[in-house]
Amino acid sequence: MAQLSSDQFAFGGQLLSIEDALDRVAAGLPPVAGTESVPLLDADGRVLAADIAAPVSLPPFFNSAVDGYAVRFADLAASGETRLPVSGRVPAGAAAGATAGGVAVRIFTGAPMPEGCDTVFMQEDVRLDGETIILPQGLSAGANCRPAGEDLPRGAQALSSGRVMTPETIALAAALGLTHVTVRRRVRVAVFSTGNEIVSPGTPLGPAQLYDSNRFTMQALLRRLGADITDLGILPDDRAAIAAALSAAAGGHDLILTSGGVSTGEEDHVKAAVEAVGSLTFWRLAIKPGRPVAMGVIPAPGGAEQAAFIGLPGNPVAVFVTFAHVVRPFLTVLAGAKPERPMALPVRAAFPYKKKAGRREYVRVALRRGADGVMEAVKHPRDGAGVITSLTETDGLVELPEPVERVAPGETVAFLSYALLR
Ligand SMILES: Nc1nc2c(c(=O)[nH]1)N[C@H]1C(S)=C(S)[C@@H](COP(=O)(O)OP(=O)(O)OC[C@H]3O[C@@H](n4cnc5c(N)ncnc54)[C@H](O)[C@@H]3O)O[C@H]1N2
Ligand code: MOO
Repeated sequence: MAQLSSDQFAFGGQLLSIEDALDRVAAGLPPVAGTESVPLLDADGRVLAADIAAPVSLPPFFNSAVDGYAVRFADLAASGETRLPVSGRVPAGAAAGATAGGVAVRIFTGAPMPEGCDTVFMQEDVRLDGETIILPQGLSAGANCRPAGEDLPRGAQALSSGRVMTPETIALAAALGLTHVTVRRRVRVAVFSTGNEIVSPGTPLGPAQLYDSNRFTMQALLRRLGADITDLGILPDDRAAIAAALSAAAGGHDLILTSGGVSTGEEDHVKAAVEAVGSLTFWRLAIKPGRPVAMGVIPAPGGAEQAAFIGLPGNPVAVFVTFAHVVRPFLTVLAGAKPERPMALPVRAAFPYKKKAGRREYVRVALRRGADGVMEAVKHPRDGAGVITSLTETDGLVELPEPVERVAPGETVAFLSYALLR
């Protein structure tokens, strides 16, 4: 399980910047240790546990990139057209043969280059005159063919440990002939919602109750990150019950993730519960929405294992935003991958905005093309941290750095698509 020290998060009562929080996490958090070999298709989203060197060259042999005629460049006239007799035909998958030069060989895309040939004319660019081909001038040596190993030579590093497998990296591994790759085991995450007012979808809704959306948000996001999830349901606003459940969940999990109950009210018991059974090390981040985010370490009964703890605030939009900016990078490190900041794109703000300096704010926006064709961001009309439709009706978040106090329409702002955050 995660070997976190409580000092790792130690911080006074001030707001902690997201970068400082993540630096602390990245500095002291060892990735999960176990590895397994998985079939290539099952590797999507998993983290490579070892470097992969190319066992074969890619492409494995010198071949034509087009359907056409293979020639020896030295046979081409220095100026004007060249006439060569056509001799031989090499379809893909056939043996290449060799020429002594002075001929053009009919060849097809992916077919091996005949020994002695080094250049290919596309069939659209030539004229046939009986058994003779007329080649235009101007093609450069080596045109339209692919040398062995031009993509990756045998023995070169193809993928490095820590790389998250994707359809692109799966394509590369398959092209190298691999059937399996070695990946780190999945991060085991226990998920709770908290709150006396929260009930699971599928149960009747009583007065003053609402359906649990956060446990679904968290799990849907965790699934995309390849976590092994245990859904532990909803905990009441009761310190002893929360403490007991957290302690029990610490065995067999790397991370315990909760929502709700981390704010300052006397009905917010998560913080105290963590302190009762483990250590709570920082809990206020300079981020909006989502300032109350608790982190800590919870030992399992017996003390041999421990789990990291992250308590997200209860408001559904805060859950989404803090997951993206805190849980996601944390899980990335725990899973053995390199944390990467999602790349924000510049867009034009189509809204005015005021904020307090000192916190990083994320504004929910929809994108549209302005009259001049430039992409612009339109702020959702409702910005309450509980308004879930403000997420479903927008495309992403505009990130306003800590020092910013106002945004005027027309200014360039940093846009983070939801696609990058989940
Ligand atoms: N006096 C203060 N009050 C609040 C502060 C503050 O600093 N001082 N912070 C506000 C902010 S910001 C947020 S965010 C919330 C976070 O508080 P908690 O983490 O303690 O969250 P709860 O009070 O439990 O719930 C907040 C809100 O979210 C709803 N909720 C909770 N869980 C779920 C769930 N699983 N699915 C759907 N909705 C959920 C809950 O009913 C509340 O409406 O505190 C502010 N208050
Ligand atoms: O975390 Mo609260 O949602 O900032 O509004």
